Amino acid sequence: MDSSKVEDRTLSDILQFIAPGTPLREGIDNVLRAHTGGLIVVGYNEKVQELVDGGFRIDCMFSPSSLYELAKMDGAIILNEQGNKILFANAQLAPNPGIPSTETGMRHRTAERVAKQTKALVIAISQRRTVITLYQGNLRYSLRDISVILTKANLAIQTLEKYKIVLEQSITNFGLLEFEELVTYHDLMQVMHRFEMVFRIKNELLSYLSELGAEGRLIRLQMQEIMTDMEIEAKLLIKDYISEGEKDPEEVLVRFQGLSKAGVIEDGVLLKLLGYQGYVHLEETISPRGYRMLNKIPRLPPIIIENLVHRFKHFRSIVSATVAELDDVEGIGEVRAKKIKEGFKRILEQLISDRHI
Ligand SMILES: Nc1ncnc2c1ncn2[C@@H]1O[C@H](COP(=O)(O)OP(=O)(O)OP(=O)(O)O)[C@@H](O)[C@H]1O
Repeated sequence: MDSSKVEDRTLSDILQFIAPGTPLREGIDNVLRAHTGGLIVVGYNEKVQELVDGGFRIDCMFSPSSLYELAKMDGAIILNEQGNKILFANAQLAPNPGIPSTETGMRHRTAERVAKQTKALVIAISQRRTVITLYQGNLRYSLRDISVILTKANLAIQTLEKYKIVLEQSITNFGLLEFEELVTYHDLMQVMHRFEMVFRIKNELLSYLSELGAEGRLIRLQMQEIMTDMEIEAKLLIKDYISEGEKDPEEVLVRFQGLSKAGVIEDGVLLKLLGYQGYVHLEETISPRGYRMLNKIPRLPPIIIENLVHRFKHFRSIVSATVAELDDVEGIGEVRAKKIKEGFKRILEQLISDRHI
């Protein structure tokens, strides 16, 4: 972590910094189990220096066992910014008592005040209650039991799988509409909302994963396996429907996933995201460029897909083009032109058999 940007640490950065699998977390967990309690300040900036009174200068490399041993003493342990060195132990901290604190015990009050006053990350390990509380600036976060988060993450994976099925059905029906040239903005919005649901669960999973650290390895793999295809489909959908202009579909996808962190996204916001300004009649039809369907044809190089879209502009024109017209496109000979026609036929047959009524 960049030591010059302490205040910029987000909760997710902090959670990753002390996630299971890190030496710091191993040390904290040891202190928690030993019921000695602990008060740890990460970073020895000028403001922290002003508050430290007494204690021993240690200056040794961080190790989980030394943290555990030093926590047996009263007072606070001070680490460097990176958390890989123990600088002081048995330090008394004297933050401004006028800083408001909602905590009752002295350890936690001190932790909250030091965090507010110095912006350093302060970790309080309770002696009586097995709770680890993090403070930084005005942020306060109690770590949850790993088994509770694992259960929640597993439930989220199951939900993601269910949503993926619903999304796939919706994409199949949408594909048929594309072949029939019947897609309306309303249909496009419906598919985008299904993607939104999937992204929402993904965002929830990501927040669990930053807290789970190494313990979340398998869940991360499962999530990636489920999401990879979906993200490719979403990017191609955006490429198909993004309004004319300079916008980068990749960037739109990132923004789309970011928007899914907040509440429900209105149609108007989604349309704006795709570059449509002003009033859009949702029942009006809209034609895709064809990237998504062309990508389903085996062994069709990206450059050929670009040439096709560039020449015909719309999917419907590519589908209705004759072999001779396709043959005329750069990089396409008669054999490939026939393969493209054959490819569309097969995709359509597949869509009809998978159609969800
Ligand atoms: N200003 C301080 N500087 C350094 N350490 C402190 C300070 N205040 C409290 N502590 C540490 O906290 C310990 C106990 O405090 P207290 O029991 O009041 O805290 P608490 O917030 O109720 O926490 P716990 O849940 O662990 O009991 C002290 O023995 C000391 O090690």
